[in-house]
Amino acid sequence: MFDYSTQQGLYSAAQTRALDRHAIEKGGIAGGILMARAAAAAWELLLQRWPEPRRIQVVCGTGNNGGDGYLLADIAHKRGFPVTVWQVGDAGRIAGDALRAREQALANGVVVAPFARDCLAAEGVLVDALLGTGLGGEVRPAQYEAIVAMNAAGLPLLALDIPSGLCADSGRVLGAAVKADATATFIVAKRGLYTGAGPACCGDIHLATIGVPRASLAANPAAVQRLDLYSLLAQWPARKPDAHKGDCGRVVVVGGDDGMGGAILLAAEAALRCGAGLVSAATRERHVSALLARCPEAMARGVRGGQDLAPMLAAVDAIALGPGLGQSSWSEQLFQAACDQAACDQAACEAQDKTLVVDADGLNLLAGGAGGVRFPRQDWVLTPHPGEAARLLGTDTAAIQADRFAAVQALQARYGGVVVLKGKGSLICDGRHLLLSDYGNPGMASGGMGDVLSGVIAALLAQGLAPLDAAALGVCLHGAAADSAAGAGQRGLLASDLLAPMRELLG
Ligand SMILES: NC(=O)C1=CN([C@@H]2O[C@H](COP(=O)(O)OP(=O)(O)OC[C@H]3O[C@@H](n4cnc5c(N)ncnc54)[C@H](O)[C@@H]3O)[C@@H](O)[C@H]2O)[C@@H](O)CC1
Ligand SMILES: [K+]
Repeated sequence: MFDYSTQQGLYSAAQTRALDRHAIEKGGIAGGILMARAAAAAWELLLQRWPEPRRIQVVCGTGNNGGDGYLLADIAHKRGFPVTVWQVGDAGRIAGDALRAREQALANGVVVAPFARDCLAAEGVLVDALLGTGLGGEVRPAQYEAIVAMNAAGLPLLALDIPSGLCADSGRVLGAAVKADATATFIVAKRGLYTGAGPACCGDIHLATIGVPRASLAANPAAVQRLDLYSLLAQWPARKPDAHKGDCGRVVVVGGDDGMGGAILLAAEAALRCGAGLVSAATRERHVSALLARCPEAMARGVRGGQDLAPMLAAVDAIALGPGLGQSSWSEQLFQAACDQAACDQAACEAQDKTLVVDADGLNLLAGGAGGVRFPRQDWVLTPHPGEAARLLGTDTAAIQADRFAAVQALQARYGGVVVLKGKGSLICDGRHLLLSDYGNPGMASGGMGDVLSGVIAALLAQGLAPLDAAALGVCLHGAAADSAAGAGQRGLLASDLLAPMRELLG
């Protein structure tokens, strides 16, 4: 198993509060000092990003996020920049460090005025210090209005800690959220910044740890790890010099019903390009010659049903089940044969050397109860996109996207094994680990991407990686290859464009 403890931790709002408390009570750093450091770090980022702002407008709320904003305004004012603070909500409710920050800014001559409709001037840089990790529930009308006004202003926008209106825990928009160009986040990275609507709201994310003691971090370990492809690759030993193809694993890809021959070809080619020793494709007879013409390294067989498939699965390490599988009776037979074969070979299952990767129509068949396949089971990796995840949980896509962390955990609890919830900020869960990959880009919104991912994960399993590691590395590799391929443009990116960069990344 890879060691995930070295990956960047992502935190919930409650964990962040616990960390703050620890740093203040045990670390002896006053809350006001943390606030001053947060403001200084954000100011530095603002100047790096927009070196000559003609004006700075800071929209402040009544909590400590607003306090950060007041101190940033104070720094900007001292440096001689024209600054206005627009106060949203009743200033009489401001207390503690935030109140001291406001009083300091006022005492130093910062202009502070109540936020009003159309108050924002159309110049300079806007700073969002309205709501941070203290946001609870859907934003109230006054804050909603301020968020809409900030987004409509058309100005460069820097969010402090988290774009206002974004849920720090889930990455869900709570009614309305600021769409920032950059976000300066403090102390630790919050998990909601990296999945769901988070990435679209944050712009570039900059973490300022503001000197929180290591002991505070150690006392509050993160429950989510953000994956770094290169550190995972560094943990995967190189091939031994005398390796032969039998050492590199056997993959069977199963699918390609009528009209979907390309899906099974992509899965087979991806498995080969990611290092599987031998790859067979079990598909409709009529797809065999096209598949072999494009990819002679694969062994393609026409299968009429489950009885033809079972012998192909006897001596394999990983089965990718679902690319273009369809939902016909042929599809159901193949689905059941693959699930039965993987499960009946108990010794192989226990040794974790025969694992199913279930995707696409494999997931739809599973959701529909095809073949009476029983679960939970540990010998599979399920790779749903949000729509498939909704079918598997009997809910709708909006409910999945509202809390992707909860969704992936619910899927894993119900179906077992390793679950990959695809989409921006892909999540990977085996019941013990919760991992996030934020590689990838909107160019990946095109047919065949999922088929490639199935082949990639199957290839990594076949080469001996544990299911969680194969899923984690596979998802990162797939997204990073798409980022590399999108250098030529996101629109028109093809799934097959990922094959060459994946191979380069694997080295
Ligand atoms: N020592 C600390 O605790 C530090 C806190 N920091 C900042 O403090 C923030 C957290 O501060 P707080 O806990 O005071 O919380 P926030 O300032 O994020 O939010 C609390 C405010 O939001 C309002 N609010 C809550 N839910 C709302 C809703 N649904 N609609 C409208 N308004 C709502 C509350 O009435 C309150 O005024 C962090 O995000 C960070 O920016 C930083 O200064 C670093 C140090
Ligand atoms: K904010």
